[in-house]
Amino acid sequence: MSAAEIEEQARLKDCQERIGDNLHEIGVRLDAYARDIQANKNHMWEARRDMDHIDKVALRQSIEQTMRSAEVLKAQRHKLLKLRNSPYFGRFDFARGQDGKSEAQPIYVGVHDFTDEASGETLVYDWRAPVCSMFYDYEIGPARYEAPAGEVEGRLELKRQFRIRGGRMEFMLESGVNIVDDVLQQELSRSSDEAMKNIVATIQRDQNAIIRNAEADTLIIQGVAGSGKTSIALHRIAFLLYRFKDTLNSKDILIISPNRVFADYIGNVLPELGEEQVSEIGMETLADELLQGQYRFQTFFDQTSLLLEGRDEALRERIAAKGSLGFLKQIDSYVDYLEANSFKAVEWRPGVGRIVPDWHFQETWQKYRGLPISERIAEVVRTTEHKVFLHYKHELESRQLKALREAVRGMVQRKSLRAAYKGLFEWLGQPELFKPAGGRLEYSDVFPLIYLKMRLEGVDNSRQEVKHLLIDEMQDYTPVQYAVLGTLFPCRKTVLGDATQSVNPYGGSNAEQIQRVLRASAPMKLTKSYRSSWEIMQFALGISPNEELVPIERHGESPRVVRCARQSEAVERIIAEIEDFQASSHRRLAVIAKTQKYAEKLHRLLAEKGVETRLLDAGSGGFSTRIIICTSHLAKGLEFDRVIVPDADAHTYQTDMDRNMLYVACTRAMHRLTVVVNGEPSAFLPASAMS
Ligand SMILES: Nc1ncnc2c1ncn2[C@@H]1O[C@H](COP(=O)(O)OP(=O)(O)OP(=O)(O)O)[C@@H](O)[C@H]1O
Repeated sequence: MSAAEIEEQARLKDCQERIGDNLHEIGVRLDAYARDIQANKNHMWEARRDMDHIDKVALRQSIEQTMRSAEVLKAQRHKLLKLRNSPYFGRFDFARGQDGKSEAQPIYVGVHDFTDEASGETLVYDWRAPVCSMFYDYEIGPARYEAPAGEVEGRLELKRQFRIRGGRMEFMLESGVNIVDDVLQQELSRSSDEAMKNIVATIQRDQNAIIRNAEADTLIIQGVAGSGKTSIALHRIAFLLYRFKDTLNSKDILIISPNRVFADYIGNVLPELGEEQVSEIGMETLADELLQGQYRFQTFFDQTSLLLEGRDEALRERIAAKGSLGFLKQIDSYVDYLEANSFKAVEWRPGVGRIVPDWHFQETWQKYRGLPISERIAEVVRTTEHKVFLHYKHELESRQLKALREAVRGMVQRKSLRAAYKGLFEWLGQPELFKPAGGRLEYSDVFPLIYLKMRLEGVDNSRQEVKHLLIDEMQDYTPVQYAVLGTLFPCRKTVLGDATQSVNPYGGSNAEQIQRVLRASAPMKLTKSYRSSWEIMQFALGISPNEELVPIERHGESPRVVRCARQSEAVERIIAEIEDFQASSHRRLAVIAKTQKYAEKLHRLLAEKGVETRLLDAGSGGFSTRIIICTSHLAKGLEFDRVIVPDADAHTYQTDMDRNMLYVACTRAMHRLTVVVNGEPSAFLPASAMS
């Protein structure tokens, strides 16, 4: 063991002993609280007849106060128990001052901070503390960080990394030049987990800049597949909760997530980082809330399935027309048109010699623009009643009020929301763009309808309290959806995605469009891809080239393209691959098909051969099985040790949207990718892999 290792082992032991002492102290205090609570309860029971109401309330409050204090201590104990297993993962020694001549102070970085109660000494710093940004940003040499009181300059004298698990130091690395590379390589070589993990020990410099950006009102992260966008966005939430702890808590944050499988997958990261889980909601649920359950509509999953399973040109055109930035402007112009024609004011006479002029009605109507019609009418009636009283000193009788209400209603020219929405397409001269089927709206109509409702009537928004909104898979939402989200959530936002993984290519948004609608600053880019091995990423780049993407240099097996002449042969090859997986140390395998129909068929065919797999569909809410079958759409955002693409033939993968799906499927694989082709291979498969 080197001198440095001996020193660090001793430091670890000391730290753990002090954590142990603090845990003991907490235990003693918790016992005292428990005795206190029990004694007060006993007293309350025994003296219940002699106590008056005020005494009882005071005693109850005292018990509640003690219980709250005990809860705080329990949370601290939970934190310390975690820390005892793994107190920190890094150390750097920082000498303040430009000359770097002051004595360097060691800073140990962990998931939580730990200050020893007895000595008051901070033995571990929370990774989110301002000083710890240097751990991610610098190697040995000049360094600086932004402290609350201003910038601090100095020098990093030493930097070490540790892996401490179950209280034992598994390794220690002296990092000289290479920023956390060895540890990162090890992390990325691991087997996939059921849930997304925290990456605090190996956050990279460009990622750190995004996580710690506290200034941006709306931050757009545009990152290639596997670049850590989702991880980084969640770490950013943890950072903001720490940085703004007095004004922001977990209940103030909302995640718009693409589906429940994904929500379940990411659900662990914040609790791992010591924060409470935050709420999430899907776009369909939000739409249903905003439309108060009054409309039936197709889901996004249905829309994607229709696009992938059929070749309905008219459907694509309808989606494309409603997915453009121009459409948002068209709705705005239509609202102006409706407004201009929504009210035909006429004068009204509340008795002989009294006149309320038409312009009063016109002005008042304009003033209450944006309210639901019934409220707007009520406001005009109320204002008119007041005006009559002021002008003529005349209080309207209930008979007159009724007549006034009728008169105002008669002036309103407005149609129902449904009729107004249908009228939009007639006004545009394109009635064919509105095509509800069986009383169900198409998905592409849902948010334009909501936007129209917002503009004409306003919507009930029970989510005004949200202080930070996180939107993942940003490329799949239309400009109209962003306009709705922007109005509903006038708070800070983190928006992230990747254009090459769109499942809504006819109606999605790129970063520039989102930037315009949400008035955000330029997107921050992540171009390094961490998930897949270098070989898998080269294969994926052959499907969808991207000059910006830099694959991590982690090598593994080359992806295999298995060519078959018949369906039965393809099934046999898939079974062989599944058996190979079962005999391996890998934990999770996904068979990722293009369409739900084919995923279902394959699931059946495998079951007939006695191979158990779990089929995911739009209603799935997570999974813990080792082998799953799903579509690319559902696999988005997830990762697996091994992926089998079972249907990579020319007939299945033809369009640009198909290309995106194939790219998404392949980039889910961390270590091994097998592509099965039955018949003619898809032209998207890289030529080099076909030889
Ligand atoms: N700095 C890092 N240290 C360790 N692992 C990392 C780092 N950055 C990313 N990863 C890993 O890379 C994988 C991909 O991360 P994540 O899912 O957040 O990426 P993404 O950009 O959202 O991917 P996609 O868009 O393809 O779904 C995860 O396993 C994540 O833990």
